[in-house]
Amino acid sequence: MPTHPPLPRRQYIAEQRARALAALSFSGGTLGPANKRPRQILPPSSPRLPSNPPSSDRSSERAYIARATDVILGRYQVKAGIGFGTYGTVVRAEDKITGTAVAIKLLHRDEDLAPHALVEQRMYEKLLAGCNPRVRLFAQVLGGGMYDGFHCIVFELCSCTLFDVLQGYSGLVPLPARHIVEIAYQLISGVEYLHSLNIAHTDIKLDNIALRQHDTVKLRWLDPSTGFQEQRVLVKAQICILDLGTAIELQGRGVAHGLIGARGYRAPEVALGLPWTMNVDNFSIGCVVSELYLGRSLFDCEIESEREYLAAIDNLLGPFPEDFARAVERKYPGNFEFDGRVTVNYPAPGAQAEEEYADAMRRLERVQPLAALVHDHNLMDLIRQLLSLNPTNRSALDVVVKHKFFDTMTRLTWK
Ligand SMILES: Nc1ncnc2c1ncn2[C@@H]1O[C@H](COP(=O)(O)OP(=O)(O)OP(=O)(O)O)[C@@H](O)[C@H]1O
Repeated sequence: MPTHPPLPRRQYIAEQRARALAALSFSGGTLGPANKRPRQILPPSSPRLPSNPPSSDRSSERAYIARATDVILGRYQVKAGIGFGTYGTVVRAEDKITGTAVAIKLLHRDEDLAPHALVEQRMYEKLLAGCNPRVRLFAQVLGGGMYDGFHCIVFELCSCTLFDVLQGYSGLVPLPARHIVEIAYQLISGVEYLHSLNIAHTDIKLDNIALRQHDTVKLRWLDPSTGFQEQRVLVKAQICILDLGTAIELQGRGVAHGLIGARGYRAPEVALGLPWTMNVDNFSIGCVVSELYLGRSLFDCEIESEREYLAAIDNLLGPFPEDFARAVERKYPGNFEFDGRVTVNYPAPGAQAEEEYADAMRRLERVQPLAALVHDHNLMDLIRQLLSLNPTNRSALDVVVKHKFFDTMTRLTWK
């Protein structure tokens, strides 16, 4: 028996809303200073993938394991492993001809993954052919080839990812508000450039956005209770968008089908199994920007199903607009309930064994409406435009990039 029986869904939604409203009225119901934001750095025991291949992949020799003796493509001396993903292992290497450091992605030995390497290189070529300085917002592809049965792609070496920064792995202080503005602007500009070429990135998330440089300055101050404290602050927040391997060039009316992206950044129409357009990236950008502000993930990484994810989206950003929900119901009945307020039907009525849902219900209870957490009025407006639950109401990125949230920023160039 679960220690806390699951609350009926409607009851906990009502409770949550009441708690959120109480929080808002406590702070005067208005907007606090932008720099007063809650910070919650997740512990290093996060369940995300480490930079070394898991043993299951190693034993089958499916994944490349970095060895200091390896020279890839006859010129890149392997120095260290830096990343591991669904598609490949990423290593840091030194170009023996130029002496520069590079990052090399070695795709897992799997015939199905071969097209991934080609897509990544082809998409980057399209960006280059567009002759736009915004190509600098993407990690430069320097070459590619085969090494010991692994497809390799050679990239410029970027610094740590925004995931590392938020987790505290990078040794940096959490990003100051000024850097969040700059990062959001670059991210929106970069993805808008992709969209202008009819390409959807489809996998925007913290792990796929790296800092181009990691130049820092040391800050030292006296804390009366703990003595001298020291932390490093980024000098410049210049980003590099990674992983064009799952980018898709949209044809015709620009509509596509199928499951894409990572749960936690996935737009609701994708989770509902509906056709989607390139503005799925806008939703993912909205998640990234919110996470940078909150200093933590928007969604619990333990979420088990698309339906639970939709219920979490409902708690965070809901309610879903009624016209959208009714249109979905006509096509795929059973997703929504209409009882004064539109709610995601989770768990489905008549679901067996309520205790099976106890963990999920507790996870859902912890989700607070985003509007109660974001105390910067301009930022909340920007996020609302990006995270609109009805995709047809989601603002295009060429509009979002002109949002007043960016007015404080000196325009950046990427020449
Ligand atoms: N150019 C680069 N410079 C520095 N680090 C990089 C670079 N490219 C990738 N990485 C690191 O390697 C990790 C995995 O890379 P990437 O996302 O391209 O692989 P993937 O197999 O497609 O992963 P995913 O599971 O996200 O689809 C990144 O999160 C990042 O930490």
